[in-house]
Amino acid sequence: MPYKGTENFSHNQAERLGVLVTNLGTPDAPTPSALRKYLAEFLWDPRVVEVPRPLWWLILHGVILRIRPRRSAKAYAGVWSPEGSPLLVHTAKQAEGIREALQAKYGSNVVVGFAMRYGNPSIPRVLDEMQQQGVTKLLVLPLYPQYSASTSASTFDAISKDFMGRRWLPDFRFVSHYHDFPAYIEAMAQHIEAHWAEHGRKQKLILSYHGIPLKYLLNGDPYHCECHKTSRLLAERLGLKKDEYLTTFQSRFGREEWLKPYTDETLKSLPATGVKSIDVFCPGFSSDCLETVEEIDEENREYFMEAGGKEFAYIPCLNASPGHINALVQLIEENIQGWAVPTNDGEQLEARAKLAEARKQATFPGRNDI
Ligand SMILES: C=CC1=C(C)c2cc3[nH]c(cc4nc(cc5[nH]c(cc1n2)c(C)c5CCC(=O)O)C(CCC(=O)O)=C4C)c(C)c3C=C
Ligand SMILES: [Fe+2]
Ligand SMILES: [Fe+2]
Repeated sequence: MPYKGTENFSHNQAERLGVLVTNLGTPDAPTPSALRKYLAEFLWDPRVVEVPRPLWWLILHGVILRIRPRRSAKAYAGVWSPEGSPLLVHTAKQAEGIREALQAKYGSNVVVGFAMRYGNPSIPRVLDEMQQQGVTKLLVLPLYPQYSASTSASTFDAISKDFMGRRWLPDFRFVSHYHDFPAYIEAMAQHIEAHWAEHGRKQKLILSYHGIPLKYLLNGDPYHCECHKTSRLLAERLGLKKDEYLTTFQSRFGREEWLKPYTDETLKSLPATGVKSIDVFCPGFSSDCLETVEEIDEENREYFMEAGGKEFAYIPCLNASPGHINALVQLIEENIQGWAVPTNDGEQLEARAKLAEARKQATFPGRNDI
């Protein structure tokens, strides 16, 4: 098998440091056919659904992909904006914010791109673009603060699968989690305080995270512990007592047991215990998406109000807010320590060009610019 190379490489070209931010991915359009394509890729990932492949193929193609795309397309249509899916729009803005901040500090030899684990822009496509731009040092930052095999490790799989087909690998670093990174906790705390200053504080703060099957926790996935640690650090920073906040898990998929307490069941039961007003925030989602806008702010709001709740305030995700960008930039800087950003300034490039010219007569075919 021929490996993907860098045939047009020249020793005169700028060497760059690349930062690739990734997120889960989203369908290309809120239509059943786009949903079928997206879900077929997503739900076939063995990191996401750990069921023996032949059995899962039958269930996925025989049942799920016949029913779910239509239902999910309706839900996506309800959150779709003129610019596209919220997850894609926020992730693009985050990458832009990070790029601006890093280039202002380190110059144009820092390249910042974003890619999606499923769907577009795909990881292989963006890695190709980065290699063409001369990226020789690469930091990958999946925007999943809490590690889970179903998300962080799955992203690592996609990167390694791409690397397996590449001839020239970059120096490589990977941020597998940042659930307790001080700047991330601080960004969330300030964001929640700003919300309280404007809208007032409710009786309880619900911190709702995407769930995973309970079986994954029992098999050693640290996700559950990292969610609880994020909640504890955030609550400590906000000065909340133990009974002033709750950690819950949302977005169940399939029939097996998932991490508990479930967000929907909790919200349905809270009013009967005297908790009639709540703030809800989702620390594990770096961007608002279907799971927050539709599932939390619409569906779960309804459950709570129908059960006798009086006030439900949804606090948006950090998205591309300056506080979030600042925290992510700090996280990136912590992870590129020791990697000098190449300074291919005019003088250096000129010197290299002269050197290349002088060596043009070298006998080695092809690359005479060493
Ligand atoms: C933030 C972390 C996430 C974890 C952990 C996670 C695990 C996980 N998810 C599914 C199944 C689905 N998730 C879906 C949407 C979705 N999931 C996350 C994040 C995590 N998932 C996000 C950000 C989104 C929203 C994407 C968007 O386009 O807005 C969906 C698709 C939605 C639908 O069709 O209803 C499914 C399905 C599993 C099985 C799982 C762990 C095993
Ligand atoms: Fe999910
Ligand atoms: Fe735990």
